[in-house]
Amino acid sequence: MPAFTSLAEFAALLRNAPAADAAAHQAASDRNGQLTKPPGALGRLEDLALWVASWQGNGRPAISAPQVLIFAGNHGVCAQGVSAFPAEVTVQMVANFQHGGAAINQLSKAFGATMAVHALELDRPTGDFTETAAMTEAETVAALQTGWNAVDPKADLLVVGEMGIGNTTVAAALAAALLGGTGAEWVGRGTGVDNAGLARKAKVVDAGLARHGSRDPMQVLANLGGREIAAMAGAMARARVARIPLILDGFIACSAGLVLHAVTPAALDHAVAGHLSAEGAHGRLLAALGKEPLLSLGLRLGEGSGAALAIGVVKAAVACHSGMATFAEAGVSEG
Ligand SMILES: O=C(O)c1ccc[n+]([C@@H]2O[C@H](COP(=O)([O-])O)[C@@H](O)[C@H]2O)c1
Ligand SMILES: Cc1cc2nc[nH]c2cc1C
Repeated sequence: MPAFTSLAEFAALLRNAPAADAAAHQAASDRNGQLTKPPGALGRLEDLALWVASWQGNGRPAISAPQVLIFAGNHGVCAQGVSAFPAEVTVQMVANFQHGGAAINQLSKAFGATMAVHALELDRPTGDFTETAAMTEAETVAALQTGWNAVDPKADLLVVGEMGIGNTTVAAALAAALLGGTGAEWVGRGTGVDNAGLARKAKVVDAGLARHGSRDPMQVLANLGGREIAAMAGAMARARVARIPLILDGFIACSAGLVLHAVTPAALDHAVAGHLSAEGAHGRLLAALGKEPLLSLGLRLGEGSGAALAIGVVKAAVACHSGMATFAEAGVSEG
């Protein structure tokens, strides 16, 4: 039996997702206060450890099974000349992920995460949203299910990333539809379009907004689409329901998160922002989600790379929290 068979059922699952474990948060907070350091001296690492504790339901949490999931999709809107790269790069990069040759393969390995790539009907791009709906409801549900089913329920930290030539235009359209503003306010250079390409992207987004009037979040996802974006939303939602902490990646991953956030703001309570992408509007998108990025390294790669780097930060926070001695254990005088 699938967990959901319609967009409405998916949204209901999200609205009914369990809260974090308040007792585990309290236990972790109590322990944090006893560790051999001045209060607050580990800064955001302390918040991160308490956040992991509350979602894992464990006052002394561990990260031993981080999972990285990459979803790939192709976009009808590429016909409008919105990317610096041809659409066939999507399937070529999927092969590269499968052979271990992409940045995310190395980053996953560096931080001890399992990594898998799921390609979503790459030979059947979505509809061009300037002319038609990107996806039907059934196609959107199928993509959401791919993401939902890809999550390992035993994972103790999740990173969700993507590959999809043209998808910065799709992400910009989702952001504009759900947060307001014109195409020009949300588009960026993506893989590196020139000024003419940037202007084309803005026009394409405006045309999509004009064609598709619905502002219902799940309908916006279907209309403006992206199978890999829907799959990311499905995986993020599964993590929320299973109380697995999530690290958000760049502009496109956050646009998937935005759809969930627009259904109910608590949908991203289990998430931290891994990094600030160089894609221009990512900062504004993160602000709308109420998330402060952990890293800012000028990345604009996608494929979960910025979030995978942040696994290291989260692991470090948990290692300090769960492994440090207390003042009593170490015989260190308290202030
Ligand atoms: O994650 C980001 O913020 C990000 C910013 C710029 C580009 N990307 C990646 O580049 C591709 C989309 O760029 P484009 O120019 O084809 O729209 C897609 O495969 C993304 O993973 C990703
Ligand atoms: C080569 C290449 C690799 C990528 N990884 C994520 N998006 C990408 C876009 C391109 C063009």
